[in-house]
Amino acid sequence: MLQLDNVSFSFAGDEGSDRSTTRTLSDISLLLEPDRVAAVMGESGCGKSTLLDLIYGLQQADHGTITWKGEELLGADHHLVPGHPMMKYVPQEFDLMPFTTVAENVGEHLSIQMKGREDRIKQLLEVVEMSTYVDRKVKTLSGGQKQRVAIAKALAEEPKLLLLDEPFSHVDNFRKNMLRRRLFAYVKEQKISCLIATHDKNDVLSFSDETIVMRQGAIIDHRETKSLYSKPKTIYVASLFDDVTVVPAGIFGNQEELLLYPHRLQISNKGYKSTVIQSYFKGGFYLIECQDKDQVLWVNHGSYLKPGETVFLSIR
Ligand SMILES: Nc1ncnc2c1ncn2[C@@H]1O[C@H](COP(=O)(O)OP(=O)(O)OP(=O)(O)O)[C@@H](O)[C@H]1O
Repeated sequence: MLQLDNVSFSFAGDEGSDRSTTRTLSDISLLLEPDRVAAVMGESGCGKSTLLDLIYGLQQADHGTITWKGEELLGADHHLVPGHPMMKYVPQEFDLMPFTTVAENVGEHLSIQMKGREDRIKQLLEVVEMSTYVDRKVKTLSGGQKQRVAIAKALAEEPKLLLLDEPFSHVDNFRKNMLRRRLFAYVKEQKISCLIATHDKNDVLSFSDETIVMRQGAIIDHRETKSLYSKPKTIYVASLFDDVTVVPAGIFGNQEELLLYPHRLQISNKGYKSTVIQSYFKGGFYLIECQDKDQVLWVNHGSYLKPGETVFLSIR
């Protein structure tokens, strides 16, 4: 179990010695139960990577404690080499040895005498779909391929806690879905706890048991993913997943303000009258932007609608 208690952190000011007055992370407390996958979401600059850096020991907290199964994980002031044997981190700028092969990178920390070493490397390269590149020098790989090697390398030593920072940001869409399915299946099978900083709702909705939302260095919500997605408390949280219509009380006979994703509204023969502003092709449907005075509404619809057209909206 990973536990953070009242952790705060500020980067040192430009002058060097004094800590800046603005906190990068303030009063972070969280609990991650064993074998759980938790996503950390939030706008750019809210502190997601810094949080992972702190947990891994790349930075030193100003206040608070970080523990794993009750044992304190000490920060950067206490060791030269960050990390802990049970924990692996794949940061955004992953660290590989460019002039050695994919297999050598994945097996870098595995003992040469280890029984089944080759099989282990092979198995991990299958998880990240890099088996055919086993003997390729890392410097000849694309960014997405390197990212997959970095993930395999992190898994090699059987971590109990895996920290991933935007793990699929360099991977093309074609592979991303398969890679996500394989990686999270492996993580669950091996009972690895996982904390993943991401902007991508696809990492969150299908694969994260729980979601932590950060804003300006603080955690503003932390719940089971399904609950957080379907009952967002603020427009900030809802907007991390999709376009969102803020529906004031009364518009659809609702007693209080509602936050609705586009799939919750429909175009019908009667309802709230508004005008089409724009239709955006989304593949299997169109996202229609509608407006009535100051009220903007987002609705999914099966076909293109012309700007200026009058439509009536109701809740599905
Ligand atoms: N080395 C540093 N020195 C000073 N400030 C930093 C440093 N690294 C990050 N910051 C600042 O700390 C804040 C948090 O940065 P962080 O990288 O943790 O955000 P993030 O949520 O991971 O962003 P993104 O989603 O864009 O990766 C930002 O305001 C950033 O500018």
